[in-house]
Amino acid sequence: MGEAPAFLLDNLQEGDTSVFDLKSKGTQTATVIGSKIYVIGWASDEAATSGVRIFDKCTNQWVIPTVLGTKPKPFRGHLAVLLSGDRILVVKENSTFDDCIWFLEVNTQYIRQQQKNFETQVVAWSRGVIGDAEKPIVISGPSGVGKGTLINKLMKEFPAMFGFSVSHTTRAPREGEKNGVHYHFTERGVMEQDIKDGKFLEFASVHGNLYGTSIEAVDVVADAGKRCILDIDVQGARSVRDSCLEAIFIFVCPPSFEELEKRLRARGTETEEQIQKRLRNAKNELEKGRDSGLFDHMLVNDDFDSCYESLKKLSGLDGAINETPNHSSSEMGFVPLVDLASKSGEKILIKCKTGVQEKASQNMVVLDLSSIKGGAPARTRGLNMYHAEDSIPNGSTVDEKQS
Ligand SMILES: Nc1nc2c(ncn2[C@@H]2O[C@H](COP(=O)(O)OP(=O)(O)O)[C@@H](O)[C@H]2O)c(=O)[nH]1
Ligand SMILES: Nc1ncnc2c1ncn2[C@@H]1O[C@H](COP(=O)(O)OP(=O)(O)O)[C@@H](O)[C@H]1O
Repeated sequence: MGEAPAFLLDNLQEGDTSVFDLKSKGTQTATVIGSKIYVIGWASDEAATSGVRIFDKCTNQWVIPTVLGTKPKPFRGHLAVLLSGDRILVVKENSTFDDCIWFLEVNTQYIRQQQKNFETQVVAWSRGVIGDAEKPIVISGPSGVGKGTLINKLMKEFPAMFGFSVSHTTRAPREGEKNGVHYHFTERGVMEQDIKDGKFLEFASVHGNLYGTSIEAVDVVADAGKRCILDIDVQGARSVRDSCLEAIFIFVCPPSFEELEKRLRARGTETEEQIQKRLRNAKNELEKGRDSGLFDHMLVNDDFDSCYESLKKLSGLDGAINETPNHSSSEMGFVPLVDLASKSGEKILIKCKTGVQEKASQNMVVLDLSSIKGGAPARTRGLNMYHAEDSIPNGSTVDEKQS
């Protein structure tokens, strides 16, 4: 790859973002952070590339970074705005409303952690989501305690409200288990490679098999406007606690060890050897579950119906139940052709170059980043976006309103 175009080096200062055309089609942006220039975008013949490269002004070299997170499809034109030195906001031109906001993280805590694992420079994409989804629910407990039965009942009773995070596992399917529904049944080599590539939120070796929650598994549930339920072991729960995913943690205990053994045997899905292994692990899990301080709530699954009622209460389903999905996207539904009008603190005023409305202010949109949470490798949530005229009088700017 050649040297950076001279104007990049000569003209761009720390924090600058500029737009340029490297080839006749395909606009790219260059954002300067310290001694590095982050170039985002695809030229017309570069669709197969990741769309991110970095020019290091110290070494005068281009670096192709390792790109983590769910990547956007190659896009033409966009707006890039540097946010507090650790991520670049990208607003895609001519995009659908729910796909127009992206963040390229370049120096967040997640990136710094990943930098230790990879030998190249790391960046990560995170799609911006308008609004908040309710916190996911993590359910753990020993094998045979009744987690699956409780979750199935909840999902059956409230199908529009809850969605199951379908884990990956290297264990063989049981009779009646469907690939992609109960688990993504995966070869160990494939799963290990996906873990290396940063596709998993957490993973653990449980009863001799590998289990893991992919970032995608959680995101598809939240994108459908549903609350995500994860059935994972105690090690996985610990990893989720340490991740950027804010969740509620529930541990399910059996009324006694004997009853647990009885249920495991009565289920009839494991060999004697596997039952013994699960019972040995159960002792350890019960100790960790009770004493680690990891879990927000403990449920004893003695009488099934009363345990299920308690689970519903913990999930906010006591009293009047409104069985509607909590869709997070707004009703704006426009397709912006964007231009930056101004940036003020955590509010960004975006000018839509074309619009159906007559008044100029109706083509101005405010993107409010003051409540964002989450981030790469998953989605960035809590964005707020509204027509500027909904909040400011005609003719004034975001800056004026704030002062
Ligand atoms: N860490 C982690 N544990 C998982 C995941 N999926 C399932 N598990 C746990 O793996 C254990 C074994 O699951 P499974 O083989 O389905 O057996 P069962 O729990 O007896 O029905 C259970 O404790 C699950 O909670 C995952 O994605 N990550
Ligand atoms: N409260 C309960 N009382 C008696 N049996 C139960 C109860 N809860 C679940 N079971 C039964 O115990 C077995 C194990 O439950 P399951 O949901 O598969 O456990 P897990 O997913 O935690 O491994 C199943 O056969 C289920 O029908």
